[in-house]
Amino acid sequence: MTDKSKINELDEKKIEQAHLDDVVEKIKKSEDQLQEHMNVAEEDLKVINNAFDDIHLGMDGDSISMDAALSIHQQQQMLDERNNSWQQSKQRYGILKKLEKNPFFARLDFQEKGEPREETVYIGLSSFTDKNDHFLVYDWRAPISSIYYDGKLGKVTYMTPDGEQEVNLFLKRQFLVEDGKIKAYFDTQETIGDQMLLEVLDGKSSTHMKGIVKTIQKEQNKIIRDTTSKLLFVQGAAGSGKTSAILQRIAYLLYRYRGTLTSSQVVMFSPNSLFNDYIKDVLPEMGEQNMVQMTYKQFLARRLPNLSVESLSQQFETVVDTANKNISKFVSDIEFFNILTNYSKLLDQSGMAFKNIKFQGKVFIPKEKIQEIYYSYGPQYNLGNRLDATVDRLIKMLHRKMGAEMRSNWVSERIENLDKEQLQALYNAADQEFKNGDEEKKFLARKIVAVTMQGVYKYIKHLRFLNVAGNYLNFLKAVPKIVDLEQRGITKEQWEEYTTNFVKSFNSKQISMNNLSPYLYLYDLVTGKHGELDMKFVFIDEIQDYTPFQLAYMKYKFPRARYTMLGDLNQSIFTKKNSQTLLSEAQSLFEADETRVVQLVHSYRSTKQITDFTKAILTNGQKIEPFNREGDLPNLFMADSESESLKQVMTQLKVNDKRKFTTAIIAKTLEDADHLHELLEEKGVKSTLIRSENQRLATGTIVLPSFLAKGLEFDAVIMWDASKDKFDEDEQQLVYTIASRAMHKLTIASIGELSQLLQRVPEKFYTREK
Ligand SMILES: Nc1ncnc2c1ncn2[C@@H]1O[C@H](COP(=O)(O)OP(=O)(O)OP(=O)(O)O)[C@@H](O)[C@H]1O
Repeated sequence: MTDKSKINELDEKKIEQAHLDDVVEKIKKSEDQLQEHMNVAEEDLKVINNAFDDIHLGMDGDSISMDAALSIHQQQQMLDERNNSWQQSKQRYGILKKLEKNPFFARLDFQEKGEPREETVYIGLSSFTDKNDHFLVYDWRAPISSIYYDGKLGKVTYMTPDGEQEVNLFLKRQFLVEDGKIKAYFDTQETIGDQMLLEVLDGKSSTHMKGIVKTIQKEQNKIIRDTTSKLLFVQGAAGSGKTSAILQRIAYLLYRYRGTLTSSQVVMFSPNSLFNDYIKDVLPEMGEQNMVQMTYKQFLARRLPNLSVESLSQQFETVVDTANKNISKFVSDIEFFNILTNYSKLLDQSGMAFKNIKFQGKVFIPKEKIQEIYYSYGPQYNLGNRLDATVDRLIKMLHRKMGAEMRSNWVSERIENLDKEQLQALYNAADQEFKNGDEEKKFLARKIVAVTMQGVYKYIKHLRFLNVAGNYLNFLKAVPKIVDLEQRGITKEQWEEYTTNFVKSFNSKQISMNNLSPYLYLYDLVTGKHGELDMKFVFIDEIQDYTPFQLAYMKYKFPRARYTMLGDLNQSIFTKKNSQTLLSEAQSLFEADETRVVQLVHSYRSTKQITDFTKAILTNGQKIEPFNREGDLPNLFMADSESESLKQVMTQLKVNDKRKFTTAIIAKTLEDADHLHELLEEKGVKSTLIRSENQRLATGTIVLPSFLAKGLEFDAVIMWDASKDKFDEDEQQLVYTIASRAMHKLTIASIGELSQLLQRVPEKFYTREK
């Protein structure tokens, strides 16, 4: 750089800083105004609340006058209005506080086609206008901001709600701002320059994920701003920013459809609750509310409070033999979904299973009678309204029964034995009057019968007389008659065993993941339950761990939503899929012209050395390109015994601590993690063991099992016990998932011979230490 250009740059920086200071000052003014506004609203709220109390005090006893009722209604409306306005101001205030520290991170100079003058815009976390509605900062999600992420210099286009717009872009500048001070700026030619990205990626990991607004990459921008696809399928290498991109996408959608889309109409399915906790700050930091977040299991299991569903660890540690594998494959395919859908149609004619309705321990309406009623409705009825009509009939029968019961002996006896207190409890009012004794007796009899029959009433209304498990079992038994199981590698006996196992676990109040979705799907079909029509966007992260059946079921549950599915086919640790089948199966649920597939191949999380290493683990993987960030070669510790290996791990922990790296030691199973944690404790080394997804990530060294490491990242990772035969040949993807969690340092610890899955990594990609 010549002296002259250096001086120019210094001047330029001063000018930009002066501009930034000016913007900050205006933001602060705006904050003051908002604060005043909030104070007034708070005062108003107090006044209205006091008035409320006065009205309540003015009411005599139970009665309430028309005037008072009206007044309460008006007060309530005012209260809601004020509250809303206060909430909005508070939210905006929060955003301004963030803008004040870092008002913008980019600048664009351009000329719109057909416009006489050049324009300069600044881009930040949120829009900010001055008194004259002049934009001082543009929201990163505004249409024009798109060219910051997308375009090169020169002629570029961007999408606006009215169509494509062309501009001539002269300057693209990025700022590194800290606490209101411009630390550096870069003028870039291409999309977001490497320099800025390098600065960001060199940073340390944390227990909570960070947003990436300043450095969104062109490919990621495509995902974020897609508004046309019904299915947006993103295949991305480990660390390519899939999760980051979807969180930005949610923020974008909430901005783009402000007023018609709320955060409760967006749901995200994530791999485990630990991960939910990890990402929970990203949206609020962008000034948006979090979407609905859950795991697929939570989504279903909440409907079966009395059954316990197989845990992640059980699911992960189940040994799968060939028979199990074939059955698992069969029951998780779309074909099985279709078989079940067709089977439900047969139930329209016959075969629906019911349970007896009992009263005081005796059968009151037998299941055969219910079945007769159910099938007495003609073919114009479908399963759902057939059931509704049956409920109506059963309730009528219940009413008739009530009439009969009122005259029965046990009721008369109960009335005679009522003491004063019990009587009072049954009357509507303390001084209730009756024409004569007969009327009083009738009244009491009705009350007593109603109370005792309450349970039966609920039983009917809540459809408990439907034998859901019986119906599902009948279905399982019918399967061999519907399809040729032999052709699918399943013998008659194996299927029978699968069926009996369902019954066995059901009787001990358990259900496997394989049975859970079909079980609930059948329930939905039989009860005619529609999906959640109001849900507009569904995001599914780590899609490779879902079965096609589960995807088809989700589509049924959220029929009107647009779907974004993200995953890495290299990381299928539960389904162990190794091909594109899932993608094609997911696509088969949507029209081809509504589907878009995006590939993210650059891995941003790890250094080039770590990515080269992890890439070599996969023999037949998806494309991965390392980002050019340099670091140490991964190191491999070979030990002859567990105690030696432990010592090596402790040495590495010391080195990592010195470099201020947070280390995660990842073991294959929960048992391994538990054991290692104990060993460390015995040696006086502090670490936190994460055993369940319901825990939170802690700072400092953590020890966790591989199936909980999904989606997370750490400065340093030590892979514990990567010894021979620890991992099977089909667990390549698991080993890859573990190793690819490391950002800056990867260490492999092996006892005895090294895992055959790692032996294939060329020696130039790591250093070996005894
Ligand atoms: N455009 C970007 N700018 C800055 N950082 C980025 C960008 N994209 C990704 N990153 C960083 O890369 C890391 C990995 O991102 P993320 O977790 O979103 O990837 P992923 O594809 O979901 O990974 P995995 O499938 O392995 O869980 C994160 O630290 C994220 O902040």
